[in-house]
Amino acid sequence: MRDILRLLKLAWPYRSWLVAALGLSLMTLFANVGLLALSGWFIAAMALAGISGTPINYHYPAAGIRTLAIGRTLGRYAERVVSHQASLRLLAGLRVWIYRRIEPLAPARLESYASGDLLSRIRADIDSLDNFYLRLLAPVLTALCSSLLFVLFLWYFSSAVALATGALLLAAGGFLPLAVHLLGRKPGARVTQTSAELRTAVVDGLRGMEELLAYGAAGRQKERVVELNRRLLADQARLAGLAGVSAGGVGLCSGLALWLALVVSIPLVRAGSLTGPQMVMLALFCQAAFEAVLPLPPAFRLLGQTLAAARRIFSLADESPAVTEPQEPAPLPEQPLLTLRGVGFSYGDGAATLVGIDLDVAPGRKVAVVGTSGAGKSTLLALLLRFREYDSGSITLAGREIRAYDGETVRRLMAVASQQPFLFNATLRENLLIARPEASDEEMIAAARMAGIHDEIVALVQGYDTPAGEGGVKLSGGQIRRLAIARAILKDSPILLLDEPTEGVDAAAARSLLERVFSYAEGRALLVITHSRIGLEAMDEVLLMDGGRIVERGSHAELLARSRRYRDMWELDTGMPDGAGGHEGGGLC
Ligand SMILES: Nc1ncnc2c1ncn2[C@@H]1O[C@H](COP(=O)(O)OP(=O)(O)OP(=O)(O)O)[C@@H](O)[C@H]1O
Repeated sequence: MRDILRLLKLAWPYRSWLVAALGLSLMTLFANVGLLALSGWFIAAMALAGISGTPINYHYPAAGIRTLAIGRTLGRYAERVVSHQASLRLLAGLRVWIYRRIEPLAPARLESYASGDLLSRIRADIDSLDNFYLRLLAPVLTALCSSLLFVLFLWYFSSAVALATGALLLAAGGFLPLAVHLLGRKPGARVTQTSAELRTAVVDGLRGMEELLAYGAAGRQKERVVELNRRLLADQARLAGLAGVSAGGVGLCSGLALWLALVVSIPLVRAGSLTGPQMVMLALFCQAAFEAVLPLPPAFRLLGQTLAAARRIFSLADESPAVTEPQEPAPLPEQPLLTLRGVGFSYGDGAATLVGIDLDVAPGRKVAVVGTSGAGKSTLLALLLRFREYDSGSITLAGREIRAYDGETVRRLMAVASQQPFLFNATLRENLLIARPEASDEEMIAAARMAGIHDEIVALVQGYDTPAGEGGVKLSGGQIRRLAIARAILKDSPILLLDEPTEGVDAAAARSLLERVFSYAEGRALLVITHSRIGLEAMDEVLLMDGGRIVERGSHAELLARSRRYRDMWELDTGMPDGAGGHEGGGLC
């Protein structure tokens, strides 16, 4: 019930469209029922007049029939246009609403959703809410209003016919949909769930095709998809069976209503309290009245599925963002000075990921963070970017606690090339200009040159207009990384954050890349997370992290001289003592 109330609340801004659709739906229904009843009366009256030779004014009924026929056609058309407008506007509004809810959840809270599942919630689940508004809400209201009026109309002629029809309308429009809902609730919810799982399995299978083929697991993935498909079809077949039974049930009630109307009316005609044409009119009216409840059983059959979709949407929308934005955010500070003191963070599983982190990211200062895998380096970056909230200690920006600023303001000061940069399925130019859409071609090329990717781009047939492919599939790992660095440079922010900038780049190229980056970063704050030794000697400070703590800090030379652990790390990495390294990790510039 809570979900239904919430769905109604979401529809409130579109109430005028929904009321218009309801009005038109009622008008069409009345025209249709009226047409059948009046036609029945007219044919019977004409026949009797013909037999008895009594004159009859057929102009008015004929005009009435025409008016109702035209009214029915126009009403149906207008009702479809308006109700679909209402529903499409509502769904568009819901998409914007859910997007607004999802945006602050990225990236921290969305990690737990598979991309296929997320897509299902945003697209398919929202689409299926169409069932609620178009196929459930409007028909239920139409059925309620019209059934009441129909019974009152019948009551005028015969209370017994009115009661019998009312009872059958209640059975077809109340008990039958309820039974269908109860029987269809579980398979309906399963259809929503299984459809989402199926979409996720198909998306995963397609994206991970290379791994599946390499490990000979494609067959298993296929079996999983086939099994999900089988389960989906089985539940859909159950729901289709219910649809057939419910349509038959409404037909039965409508036939019974016609029969009962005749059974009750014939004695009334004999007694002279009803005329023959009135009896025909009542019988046809009773039968046609069931058009009002005809859409209800199929709508209630989909209710389980629709509510399951609504619950999936609400559970996503109700997620609280990892970072709460301030009510009155502080303005963009002039000095991009970040200071971390005693910062602690855990991912919520109890174990501390970062403990007592002290760090200064200041203009003109170059800091490197090195350490074992899983030491917490990328997590530190996520805290600086306001993607996650620190649990203890303080992070200040220009002397003010970073919580006083909204995330967007903080990120405006930072340009980041993350560990797993994402490229959109767009041209290389578009991917670069995401950082600064108004940048000129010269600025874009200058950034690409600095990142050492320009020559490779212009060597491509389409140059900067080359499509990157989905997720950058058409580029190598090293090219993606350098493109991400170019993008960060193009943003022209006072703080530059680079996570593993030289991974996938050969040692010589890595050295010249860092040289260019360092000269670009003159006067800016630079924080580099790296597993490579290249460029460390040029850093103002190197932090060695282990198990979420900074275990050593100082210049590269100081650390080499002082810290056995630091020395060991590079010797282990290169297999050689300092200065004798051969691969990218070894040998200082
Ligand atoms: N989203 C997450 N949820 C839970 N735990 C996480 C999450 N991301 C990272 N972790 C855990 O936090 C710890 C630190 O991870 P982080 O990615 O910051 O390490 P890192 O030093 O950057 O590692 P690497 O050098 O391999 O990139 C790891 O133990 C990791 O398993």
